[in-house]
Amino acid sequence: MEKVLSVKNLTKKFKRIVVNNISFDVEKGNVYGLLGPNGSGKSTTFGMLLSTINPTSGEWYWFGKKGTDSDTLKKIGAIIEQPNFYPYLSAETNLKIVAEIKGTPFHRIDEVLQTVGLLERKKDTFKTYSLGMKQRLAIASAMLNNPEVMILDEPTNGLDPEGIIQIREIISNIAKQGITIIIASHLLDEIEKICSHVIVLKEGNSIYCGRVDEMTANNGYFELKADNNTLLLNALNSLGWFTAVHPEGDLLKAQIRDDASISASSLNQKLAEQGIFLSHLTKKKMSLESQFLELVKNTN
Ligand SMILES: Nc1ncnc2c1ncn2[C@@H]1O[C@H](COP(=O)(O)OP(=O)(O)OP(=O)(O)O)[C@@H](O)[C@H]1O
Repeated sequence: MEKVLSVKNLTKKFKRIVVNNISFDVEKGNVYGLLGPNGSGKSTTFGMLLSTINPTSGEWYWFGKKGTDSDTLKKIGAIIEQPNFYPYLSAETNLKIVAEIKGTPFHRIDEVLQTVGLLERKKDTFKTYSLGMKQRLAIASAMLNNPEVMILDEPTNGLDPEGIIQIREIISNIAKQGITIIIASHLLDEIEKICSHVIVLKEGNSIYCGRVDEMTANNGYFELKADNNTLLLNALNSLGWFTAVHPEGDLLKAQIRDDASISASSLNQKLAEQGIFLSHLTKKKMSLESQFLELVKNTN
């Protein structure tokens, strides 16, 4: 796989260290999530990779070339701040201004407006746009010069559910064109829905870096209920298939061991053989959110 970005031991210290020795690689054509709570260092990391913030130490390579020079910046479409366009000019005219600055031919304007679903509204002034439309116009603007990589800092911040879904669909369509995307977000659910890979930051430290599906590839857990939950609890513990069994409301939750592969029907049969008949049985997987909370907890 071709590497688009390689980050090695990147550190930033303001008064205190806010990005601490993080390393990760970004491979072409994937969608990466930089996931972390507010203040975990996501924007600072982007700032360093885009050369707007000086690193304290460490290095990075875009397309195999050290640092971020002006040629490299031409290959990156970034949205770091709130969209900023001329309010009384149309979307089309605003993009013409950007195209002039970037030296991009005007025929790209309709193409990028089509990608973000704003072609029909291109004659409308920016000030009449909803927040979601403004954000979509910013994405269009960042796409004007055919970037190989897009960097998006919290692209759905402040949007309503419909706006969030639209941005998600646009991001996934852009990714299908082979453009590598790196998104910063504190929304775990968003990362799970959009990204193939995730880098989890906590207080400036990278605590997980890898595929989202590998992060979620735990064996999951069962929720169960019987007339006598005490008997059920003892039976589950004696099976040795679970790392933990504990009550949650009137249900029991049994966390399946990593090396065990148990179907709901085989568990049901095993318990029935012991005279325990279930009134409730479901097999579930932990969401990325629970995994993330586990990771954050484990590093304390
Ligand atoms: N110029 C600066 N001077 C001093 N401290 C800063 C500066 N910029 C950022 N910080 C601090 O660095 C830490 C990381 O901030 P950063 O904006 O990178 O986090 P973030 O993960 O992007 O959070 P958010 O989602 O809230 O933007 C924060 O504690 C922030 O206050």
